[in-house]
Amino acid sequence: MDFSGGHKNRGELRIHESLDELRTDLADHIAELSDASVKERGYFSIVLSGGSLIGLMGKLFEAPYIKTVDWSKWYIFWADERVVAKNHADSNYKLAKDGLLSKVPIVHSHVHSINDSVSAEDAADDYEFSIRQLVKTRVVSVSEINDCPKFDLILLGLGQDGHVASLFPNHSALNEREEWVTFITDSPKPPPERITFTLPVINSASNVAVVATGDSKAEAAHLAIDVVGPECPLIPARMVQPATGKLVWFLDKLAASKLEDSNLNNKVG
Ligand SMILES: O=C1O[C@H](COP(=O)(O)O)[C@@H](O)[C@H](O)[C@H]1O
Repeated sequence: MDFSGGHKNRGELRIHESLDELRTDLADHIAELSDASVKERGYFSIVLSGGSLIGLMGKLFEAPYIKTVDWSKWYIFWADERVVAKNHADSNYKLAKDGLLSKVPIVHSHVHSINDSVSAEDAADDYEFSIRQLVKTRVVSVSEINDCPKFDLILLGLGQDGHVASLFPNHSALNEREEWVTFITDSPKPPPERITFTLPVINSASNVAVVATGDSKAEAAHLAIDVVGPECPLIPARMVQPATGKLVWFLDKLAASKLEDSNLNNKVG
C-alpha cells in the first residue's frame, strides 16, 4: 500500500455550511447505505467510532429515519474501543448506547461490543474471533482481494493529531497487516489501553465515512486530503484509502478551512 503524499484520489468531499446540514447529510448517507445493503444482502454491518461522531449521528433517531430505516437488520461494531468497563465515562460503547443505540429499535444481540473484563490483548483477540464467526455466516461480507471482513460502512472520527479509530501517528499499530483487531497500551490520548481495527480492515470496507468538525480539525483534514509534500507528516487519516470501497469526508466549513482551493472546487455539498 502506498500511503505517500501525492495521492490524488482522496474520495468525495462534502463540506457543510452548518452542523445541522452536516447531520442531515450524514443521516441521509447512512440511511441510503443501510437500504442498499439490506436489499442486496439482508444485513447492514455498520462500524461506529467514539468521540464527536455519535452526537453528529443524532438525526437518525428523528423523523423520517426512525421509521424508514430497517433497524432490525443492523449489526453494530466499533472501529476502536477503550479498554474500560462498559459503564465507564470513557467507553465508546456507553457513548453510543446513551447517544444513539438506546433511542432506536436495534436488536440487542446484534450489538457487538468488546469483552471489558479481560486484558487489552485478550479483548482484541476476542473481538477478532467474534467478527470471524460473523464473516463465516456472511452477516459481515468478506473482501474479494484479501481475507478481511468487508463492512458495509465504517464511520471514523478524525483526531486533531490525524488519528482515526485508535491508530495514532507514528505508532507501530499502523504497520499491522495480519491481525484484524490489534491493541495498544500507550495511547497518547487517554485512556492508554485500547483496541482498534487495523488499516487492512478499514481499507477493505465497502464504504468509509470520515466525519470532522471544528477548526481544531482543519490542519489534520488538510494533511489527510490535500496533495502534500514529502516534508509533511504522514498522518493515519491519510492512510485511509479503501481498496475498492467508497470514501466520503463529511466536514463543516471550519474543518475544511485549510483545504486547498482545488479540492474545494471539487466538493459536493
Ligand atoms: O479517542 C478517540 O478519538 C477519536 C476522535 O474523537 P473526536 O471527539 O475528536 O471526534 C474517535 O474517532 C475515536 O473513536 C476515539 O476513541
